[in-house]
Amino acid sequence: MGRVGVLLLNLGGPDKLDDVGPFLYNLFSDPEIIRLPFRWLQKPLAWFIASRRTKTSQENYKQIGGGSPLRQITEAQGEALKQELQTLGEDAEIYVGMRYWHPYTEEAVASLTHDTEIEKLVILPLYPQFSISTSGSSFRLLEQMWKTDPKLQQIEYTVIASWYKQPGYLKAMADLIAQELDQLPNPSEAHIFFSAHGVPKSYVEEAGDPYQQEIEECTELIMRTLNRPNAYTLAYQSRVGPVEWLQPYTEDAIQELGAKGIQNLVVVPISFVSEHIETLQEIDIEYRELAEEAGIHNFRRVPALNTHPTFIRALADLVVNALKSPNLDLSQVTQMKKRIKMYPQEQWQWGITTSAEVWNGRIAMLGFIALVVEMITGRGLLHFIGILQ
Ligand SMILES: C=CC1=C(C)c2cc3[nH]c(cc4nc(cc5[nH]c(cc1n2)c(C)c5CCC(=O)O)C(CCC(=O)O)=C4C)c(C)c3C=C
Ligand SMILES: [Fe+2]
Repeated sequence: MGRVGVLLLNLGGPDKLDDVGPFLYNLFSDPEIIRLPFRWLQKPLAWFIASRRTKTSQENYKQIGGGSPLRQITEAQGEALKQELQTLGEDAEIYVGMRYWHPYTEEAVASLTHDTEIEKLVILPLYPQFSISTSGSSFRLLEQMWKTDPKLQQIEYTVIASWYKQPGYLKAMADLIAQELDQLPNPSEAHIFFSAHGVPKSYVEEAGDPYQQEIEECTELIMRTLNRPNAYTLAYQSRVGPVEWLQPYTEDAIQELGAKGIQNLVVVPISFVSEHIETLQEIDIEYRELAEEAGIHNFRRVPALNTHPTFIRALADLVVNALKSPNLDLSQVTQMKKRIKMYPQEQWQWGITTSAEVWNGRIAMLGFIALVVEMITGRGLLHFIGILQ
């Protein structure tokens, strides 16, 4: 009798400071993270942005002990899930596949194809809400691997696309929030501040990413499960680069709440289930400082779920239900999740049209990037691409 495999998908993070540069290069090389009109520009631009960001990012990782805790926490979640599944009568092998650092998705898939007794695989992203830039990127990678590897094609699999409505997950989140509120002298007066990871606005408005809608619905469901009278706000953190991201930005919303006289703030990270740099450094250090400057004296942060037992049980229930339900394949999920919209630039029309505007804008952007690269490095873009020596 074959066994069940569970492939946990996650983003990955640098284990030590020397890993930061190559990790950032991997991240920015992903067309689901930086969307460019020309594929050939992806790698040189990834190298350029990663090189520029490495120092600042290393400084941030230094503040949380010199590396990301993500690998260790994800492996602990996998171990706890294996045990929970065992108590539910399911003997499963757990694999961890990270998108941008070790253990890479490719490594996880290689080891699951070696374990010939795996009869059915459940693909479970550790992101409660779907985004093109997170689960979507991992699904796309797996889809390519499945298309090209006959050995993989023999493995029956199903995908869990997103799971922010799962009652156990909502209960675990509500319990953690309640615990934090109850540390305050007047719990009902505290303002609950949901801080979701941001994405560029164009992902939602042009590419049809359901992320914002799923985040908003998730926030409402958590508040309903919490069943407390507290006021709450949803804002988006971790913006990178010059383009507009989902608003309001966390830093602006904190300042506004401070200006309104809010004294007690309970911050809830909701896009992610493990502690990582954006909870430990960005929220705990940067936003805390900002809040204090804005007059918010009681700043508390709800811990990430990590191996919270109710959460692990929720993951186990997701796996068991997926095994009982009809299989969902990777291309079905991508189609289902994206309200497929044709990019204006992919639908060429002559004249003063949106597509012409998009292309003019992109060409101007390229010219600008080339100018900035040359001003900073003293070498033209063609050197970096390898056309000029
Ligand atoms: C530039 C675009 C980025 C998008 C879009 C993005 C979306 C996104 N990311 C997470 C979760 C994580 N991000 C992490 C690190 C990280 N992400 C970006 C950029 C984008 N993320 C960068 C540049 C980095 C590196 C850190 C830094 O330099 O700021 C991580 C890893 C954290 C760790 O502990 O190492 C996670 C997790 C989500 C959920 C998301 C969209 C929904
Ligand atoms: Fe990120």
